[in-house]
Amino acid sequence: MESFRSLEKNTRGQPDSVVSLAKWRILNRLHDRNETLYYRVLIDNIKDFAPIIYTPTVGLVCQNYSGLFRRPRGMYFSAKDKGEMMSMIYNWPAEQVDMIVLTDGSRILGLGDLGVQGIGIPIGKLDIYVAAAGINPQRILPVMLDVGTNNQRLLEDRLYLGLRQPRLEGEEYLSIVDEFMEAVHRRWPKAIVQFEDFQMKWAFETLQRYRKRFCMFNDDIQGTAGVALAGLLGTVRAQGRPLADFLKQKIVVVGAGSAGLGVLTMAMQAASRMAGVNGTAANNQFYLIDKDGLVTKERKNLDPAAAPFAKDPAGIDGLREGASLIEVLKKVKPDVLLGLSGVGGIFNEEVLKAMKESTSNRPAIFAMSNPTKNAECTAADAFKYAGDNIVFASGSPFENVNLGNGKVGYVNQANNMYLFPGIGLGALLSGARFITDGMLQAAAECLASYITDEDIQKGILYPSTDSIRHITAEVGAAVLRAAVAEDLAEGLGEVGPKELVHMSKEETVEYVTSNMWFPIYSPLVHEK
Ligand SMILES: NC(=O)c1ccc[n+]([C@@H]2O[C@H](COP(=O)([O-])OP(=O)(O)OC[C@H]3O[C@@H](n4cnc5c(N)ncnc54)[C@H](O)[C@@H]3O)[C@@H](O)[C@H]2O)c1
Ligand SMILES: O=C(O)C[C@H](O)C(=O)O
Ligand SMILES: [Mg+2]
Repeated sequence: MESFRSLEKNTRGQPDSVVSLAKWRILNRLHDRNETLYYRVLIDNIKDFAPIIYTPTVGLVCQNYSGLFRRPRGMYFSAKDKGEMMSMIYNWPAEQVDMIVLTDGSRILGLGDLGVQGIGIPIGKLDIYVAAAGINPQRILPVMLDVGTNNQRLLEDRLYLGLRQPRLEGEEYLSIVDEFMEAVHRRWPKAIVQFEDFQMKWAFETLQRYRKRFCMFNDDIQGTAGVALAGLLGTVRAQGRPLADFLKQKIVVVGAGSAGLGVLTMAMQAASRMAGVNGTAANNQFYLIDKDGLVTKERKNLDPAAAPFAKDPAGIDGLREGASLIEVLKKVKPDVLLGLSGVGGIFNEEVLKAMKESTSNRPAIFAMSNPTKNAECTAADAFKYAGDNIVFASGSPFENVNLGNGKVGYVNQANNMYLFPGIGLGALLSGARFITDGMLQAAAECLASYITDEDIQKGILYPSTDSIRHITAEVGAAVLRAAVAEDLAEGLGEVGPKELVHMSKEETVEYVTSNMWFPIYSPLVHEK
């Protein structure tokens, strides 16, 4: 900690990227040298260190990974390993693996295709698993599926560590993922596999393909959706309205990718439950915008996942297919503007000023794209142009904003780190064979109800990351109880389905907490 603090002092005035990478190096070296100490330092300083080992610095690390590389961490399966993956999996030295985070590097944060350099993301996500969910670090496995890259700069970089070929497509691609999933399942049938940062087409396709066969989930689609839904419900409370008024919220989502569509799908499911009607009847409150503008039924090659949110142009006065963001805002005057576009700065002054004209007494702006440079706007601009009384959240952390006269504009970090550790831990302890919508809904509801009315009124939607272990225990317990309620829990180890069924809510939280690993040095000499 001393070297970390003196680095902060000695690098004052240097570019942010230089300082951030230097901080990452200090932590990475500690990670390599002394795992127990690394995780203890991480847990004790999670608020300061999450932005280094996770978003946003991890983005910079991935962009420079081949140059920063000193020693391997995790496992790489390349297209050339086809036919060998089972033996490779059996070669992994740890007896048991509980959590795997898997990527193919095709959409790393909002930074695009980074090929094998994307391994930084599974490593960072699993560090959060250890810190937040207390997964034993000897039982985690970061995985890179190297199927090539379409990033020309990397293909020409002499330091690039991955296969120098264009990405595999179609059946060739799927056969690699199939082989990996089957090998993992054979050796560790109870391991949870988290799919992370896959480009949209493969994110949806693999989720569909595996979710009923393996205990897996897609964090960008499903974890993000739960965190956003908790924030949307919190916004209704922050407006001083009853939760049922969620149905009256007009929500504009910018970005129709894996994350944006995941959010809308879950929000629509929640609205339908509240209204007691089927999904399509509730869609008139949602507006979806992508790089070609407002998505309507007239859209050519409309993606099936976007179809439920496509507007009928005849039904929305004057808003045509492809209408721009600003046109939509001026017409709709929405309660919420939520960005998952990956495009930095698109919530510009004009857009934010249009949000000031919202019909809501407390409009909400969610600039959820990562890392910081890709955020749709900064916190300072949001409060400056959209007004002091907005609710604001971003995917990467920003400092709270000083609004003058002792007033503070609160910045929430709407990041899936609030949910994925609890989803993984709850699913693991439940021993369920797959992860259902009910388990994910329980996770989102748990997070939504975590915050007190007093905090909500200040515009605080999510608890501080300082309490990430406690939040994760609660979320994990909610997921576990949902699995029990759906009769899917088979239990883990000595705690079987019968024991789980008889646990009260409090006992479940206690059970989950007692299963969390904590970094302490094991005695070298056993005392009798
Ligand atoms: N905060 C979080 O927890 C969280 C979680 C997941 C993803 N994200 C972020 O969300 C972003 C998108 O992720 P994804 O997986 O959905 O990506 P994606 O590539 O699947 O989708 C991006 C979408 O944005 C749209 N888009 C691009 N340019 C646009 C523009 N100028 N105007 C409007 N729309 C535009 C595209 O048409 C596409 O629909 C990334 O930056 C990622 O880091 C954040
Ligand atoms: O990695 C993050 O910080 C969140 C999310 O999974 C993303 O892809 O941006
Ligand atoms: Mg992600």
